[in-house]
Amino acid sequence: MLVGVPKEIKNQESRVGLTPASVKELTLRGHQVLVQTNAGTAIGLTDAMYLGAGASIVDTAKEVFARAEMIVKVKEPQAQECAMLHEDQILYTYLHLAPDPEQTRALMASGAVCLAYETITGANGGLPLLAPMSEVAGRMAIQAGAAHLEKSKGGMGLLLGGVPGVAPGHIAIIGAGVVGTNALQMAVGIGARVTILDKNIDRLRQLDLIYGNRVATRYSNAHSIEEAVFDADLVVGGVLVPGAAAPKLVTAAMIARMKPGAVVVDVAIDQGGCFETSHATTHEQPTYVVDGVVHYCVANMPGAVARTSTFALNNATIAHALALADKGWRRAVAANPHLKQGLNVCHGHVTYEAVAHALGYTYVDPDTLLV
Ligand SMILES: NC(=O)C1=CN([C@@H]2O[C@H](COP(=O)(O)OP(=O)(O)OC[C@H]3O[C@@H](n4cnc5c(N)ncnc54)[C@H](O)[C@@H]3O)[C@@H](O)[C@H]2O)C=CC1
Ligand SMILES: CC(=O)C(=O)O
Ligand SMILES: [Mg+2]
Repeated sequence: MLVGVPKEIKNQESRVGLTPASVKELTLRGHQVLVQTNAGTAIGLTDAMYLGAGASIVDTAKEVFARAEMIVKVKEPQAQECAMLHEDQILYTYLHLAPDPEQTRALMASGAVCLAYETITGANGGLPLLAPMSEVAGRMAIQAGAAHLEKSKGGMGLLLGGVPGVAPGHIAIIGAGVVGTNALQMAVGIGARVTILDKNIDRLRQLDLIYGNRVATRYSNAHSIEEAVFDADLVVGGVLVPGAAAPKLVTAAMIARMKPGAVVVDVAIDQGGCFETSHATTHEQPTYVVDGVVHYCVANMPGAVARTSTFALNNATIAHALALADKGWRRAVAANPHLKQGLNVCHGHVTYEAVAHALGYTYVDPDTLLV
């Protein structure tokens, strides 16, 4: 198969869909790979490394999109990229469609076969192609929050760990999945007081066994969220209902009653965000203030540590990339129910139920398109 890797064009995004090592896996199996020039240069993955792995380098994204049978990316395609997709071309990347009607419309219009990393399931449960970026974003959430609690960044001027004689700050983490538990690890490490909330009591039970009385676990409902949020200096939002728009668990009225200069980090922003007052921001302009509360809502947090993130992402994406290249999308998807869960848009139809529900499209069972 001819596989294409364009340079990412989202704001401050230097990750790249395939590393030279991943390219080598493909070329060793007889596939061809086209990489746009300088796709990885910003993170030290040079054109020479890609050539050494057996790729061809081309000058423009236009050429990559025109020639490749499968496009491997990181971020959801931007409007100009959607316009270059063509009928039956495979697009393998993050999509986050539920809160994004324009992108969904454009992907449907393209006729392409669009597989979303974030809805591919794993044999042991979970979302293994989302997990590595959630690990990165969860860990970053605490450092981003800590930085924005500083006076010069708009925060209340608080050191999360405190100092001898001064109490530490309070971090509330909503959602105890991959983002939440990675944020928790950093929050405990920094010396803050921590509350973590989830609806999944088994998850809270596991965390209780690990952290004991170092962390307060709370069953998540409107009451416990309110209590935690009003007392917190930093709130991290890491909830997910797979494929669906994030539930708005923290209302605008709750934000208005938070401490002045508190910070919220809405990691779930790529699914629309779990704070009612959230809207997506960029690494260039990461925050804005609502009712005295600093909002950090960067939709591609791992892009800031693009080198670490690219390697972590490739570890999780390469196996399905090889299957898609070896077998073509129909056979690869038919052979693997977990990969089938990634099919969000195919030949003009929405093939992922939560996306169809969120955006008012008729859901089409992917099995009907495999024949
Ligand atoms: N902004 C960014 O750059 C990034 C954003 N993300 C996003 O972060 C979000 C979380 O991802 P993961 O941690 O991997 O998901 P996950 O599935 O591992 O965890 C989500 C957790 O939310 C919990 N949850 C669901 N409804 C809840 C409620 N009402 N109250 C409390 N908890 C609730 C679930 O029980 C689960 O434990 C996703 O939207 C993901 O796309 C991930 C990576 C980067
Ligand atoms: C998961 C995601 O949206 C990201 O890594 O940017
Ligand atoms: Mg994102």
